[in-house]
Amino acid sequence: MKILITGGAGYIGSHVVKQLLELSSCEVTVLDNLSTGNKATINTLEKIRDFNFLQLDLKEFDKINQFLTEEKFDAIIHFAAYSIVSESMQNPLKYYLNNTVNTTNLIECAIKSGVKKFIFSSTAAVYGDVQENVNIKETFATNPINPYGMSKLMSEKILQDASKNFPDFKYVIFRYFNVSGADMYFDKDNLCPRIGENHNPETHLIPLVVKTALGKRDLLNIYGDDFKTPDGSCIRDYIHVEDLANAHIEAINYLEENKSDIFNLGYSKGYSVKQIVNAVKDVIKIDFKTTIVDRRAGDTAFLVADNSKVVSTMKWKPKFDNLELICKSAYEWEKTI
Ligand SMILES: NC(=O)c1ccc[n+]([C@@H]2O[C@H](COP(=O)([O-])OP(=O)(O)OC[C@H]3O[C@@H](n4cnc5c(N)ncnc54)[C@H](O)[C@@H]3O)[C@@H](O)[C@H]2O)c1
Ligand SMILES: O=c1ccn([C@@H]2O[C@H](COP(=O)(O)OP(=O)(O)O[C@H]3O[C@H](CO)[C@H](O)[C@H](O)[C@H]3O)[C@@H](O)[C@H]2O)c(=O)[nH]1
Repeated sequence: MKILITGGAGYIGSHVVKQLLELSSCEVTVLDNLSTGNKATINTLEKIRDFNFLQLDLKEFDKINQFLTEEKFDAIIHFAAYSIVSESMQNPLKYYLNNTVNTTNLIECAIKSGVKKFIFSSTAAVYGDVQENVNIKETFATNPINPYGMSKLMSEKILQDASKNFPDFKYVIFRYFNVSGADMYFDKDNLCPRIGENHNPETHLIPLVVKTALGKRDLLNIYGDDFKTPDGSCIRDYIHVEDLANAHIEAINYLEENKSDIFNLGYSKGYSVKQIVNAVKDVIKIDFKTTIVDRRAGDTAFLVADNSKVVSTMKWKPKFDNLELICKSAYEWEKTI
């Protein structure tokens, strides 16, 4: 099978590439413009086994069309996007152009070139503000409160419409909750992640907490402690990147026999920002400073998945549903960069 991974030099895409290289005999091609991804990640992955890497921007419509027509992929896993909520509030068109317009072109080229399976990275941000303390099901209303979430929801709709029109073109849409942790690679008994999260600037909570613990930052800002949650800080569902990546491998098999569908990817478990800070302190036994600052624009109080659909429908079994392991792997990775 020939698989194209867009955004495979990025955080999540690289973990899926790693698993495909290690667990399958698929011919893997990564397409990435390296805007937020890293060439060093590609170099690391090349040590596992050979694959093709093409540095290209999805906005190059003619080149994308020609490339897909020539290569005739069986499946596409589409990660390439911008994904910082606050940036999308300041520069919405940047998000609609990259996440929605470029995705629409990719879908069209995929269908024209005979791709049969398309796996799409969507987000819990499509749900918007939900009632607190209720785990979110895929059937809940979608009301994004930021352009990032809307850019992904629009892509979901476009993908669904395209597939209705071309029934041989099937999709899985995954709505990720908060992806975290790093490669669970062990050298003897030591956890030594080879790849992990490396954004510049970094905006995600867990890497920022471990950077602070390592003294790379002076203190950690907690964005608001006046939310309607037990300790006042926001609650999220943190899923280990290895488990999340593995669901994509399952999705390729799933689409052999099953129809297109949408699935949440989370653990159905929420932790507050303050609980994450304490978990990192407990795991790595280093104290550091935190300060409460104003809420961040676009943040919602509570985002926790109901993952019963993916668990009951796919052969997906999470292996790292453990906050300690998430924090430990993020910390071990952060020490290497
Ligand atoms: N990280 C999370 O917690 C999270 C949560 C929900 C959804 N997602 C989604 O998952 C996907 C991957 O997220 P990530 O955290 O790995 O992000 P990332 O920024 O690390 O990876 C995105 C990759 O896509 C590439 N890219 C972006 N625009 C491109 C373009 N026009 N052409 C070619 N390559 C392009 C970047 O260079 C990068 O390598 C994104 O679609 C994101 O919206 C992430
Ligand atoms: O320095 C920080 C960074 C984050 N936070 C808080 O930590 C929580 C998690 O924030 P992240 O930036 O790590 O993640 P988000 O929940 O904002 O967003 C992530 O998960 C979303 C879905 O839940 C989207 O998919 C999005 O793409 C992805 O970045 C939020 O309450 C945020 O306010 C802080 O308090 N301090």
